Amino acid sequence: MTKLLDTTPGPTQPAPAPLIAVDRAVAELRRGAVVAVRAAGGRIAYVLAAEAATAESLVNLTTMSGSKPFLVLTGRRVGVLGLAPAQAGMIRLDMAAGLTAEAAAWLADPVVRDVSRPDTSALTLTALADDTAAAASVTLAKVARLLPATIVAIPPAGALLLQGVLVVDAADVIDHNLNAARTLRLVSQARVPLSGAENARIAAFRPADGGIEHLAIIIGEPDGDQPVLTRLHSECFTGDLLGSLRCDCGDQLRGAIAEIGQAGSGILLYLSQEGRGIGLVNKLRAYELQDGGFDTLDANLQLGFDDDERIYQPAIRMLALLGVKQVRLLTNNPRKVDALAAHGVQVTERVPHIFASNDHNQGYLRTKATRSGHMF
Ligand SMILES: Nc1nc2c(ncn2[C@@H]2O[C@H](COP(=O)(O)OP(=O)(O)OP(=O)(O)O)[C@@H](O)[C@H]2O)c(=O)[nH]1
Ligand SMILES: [Zn+2]
Repeated sequence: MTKLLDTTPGPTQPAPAPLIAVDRAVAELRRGAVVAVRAAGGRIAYVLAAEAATAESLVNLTTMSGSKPFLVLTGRRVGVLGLAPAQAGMIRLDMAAGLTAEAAAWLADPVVRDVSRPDTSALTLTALADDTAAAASVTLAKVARLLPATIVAIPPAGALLLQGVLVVDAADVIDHNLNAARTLRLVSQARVPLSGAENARIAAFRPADGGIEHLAIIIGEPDGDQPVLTRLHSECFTGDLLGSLRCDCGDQLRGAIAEIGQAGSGILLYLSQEGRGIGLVNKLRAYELQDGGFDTLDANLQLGFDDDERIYQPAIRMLALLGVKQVRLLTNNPRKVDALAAHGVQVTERVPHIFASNDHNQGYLRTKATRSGHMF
């Protein structure tokens, strides 16, 4: 029998510069400041998060760049606005009369109420190559858990970079989530007896970018030579903590702990990927859209996101650090099975993880079954 996680926390490794740069840019963007995104050729784009822009910050952006700001939205958002067919990638929207903060808010945010519809006939749309600074700026907004929409201004060629503006490389933004997952390391673990699984430990894995830890709940003494009963659980503040009836997460979390406890051993990975990776604030926006009639997948698309923005590298990395090579996976989601298999973790069995529905989550569960391929 190979005992899992038979290691002590290692020394802190210095964070690689690209991770630090993106983390700092995220903080700037979230508080409404301008950051500079640099494309491979060296061209800079000055960027504001659309949801944090004000009339004042737009004027500031125009002055800094000496050029006219434009909006960048995802191809999905442009599709739901009916401005062009839905498509992958990012779209630049130029407004003939000049972009205003109100127009940006209306175009970027389907939940915004207090601004009137701008004249969309005056918009020019251009698809952006993925490696451009403008396209990468939307990925940066996603990393910041903001709406996937930015306001961008590109200074004339040869203009000097303004002092005091934080610069981040587009390639580092695009690779950020994968890079951060690669740096996860065990930082602490402790025994935490849980109701239904008294013999439990919680281990925390921290990425080097300063981001939030992912957790592993290790129950009993799983044998690394055998398939380990495993659950990948994405964080759901509303369901896990508050007992929200809109989803099945709370039941699934406590149900998995009880089932693993009864089986004697196994692991629950508690992944900080709230709202299928869009973050809590955007999930609340998605809920508001669902109250207006959209289902859980279309609400994501209305906001400009993909239906599921999660990546599985954090889970893969944690399983590797824990010493798990084979799993019996507690899930109804075929994407989880495929993702683990694609990254070399053998799923010897899928164990269904179904709980009774209630009046509030029936539609949500039906959509998962009919549109996401969940096996209920
Ligand atoms: N964007 C969005 N996220 C939601 C919604 N309802 C629940 N979530 C999130 O969806 C995630 C659910 O994740 P999981 O428990 O891993 O569930 P799953 O992907 O359906 O797969 P299994 O439960 O394993 O079958 C959590 O991060 C929730 O916060 C919603 O309406 N919109
Ligand atoms: Zn939930």
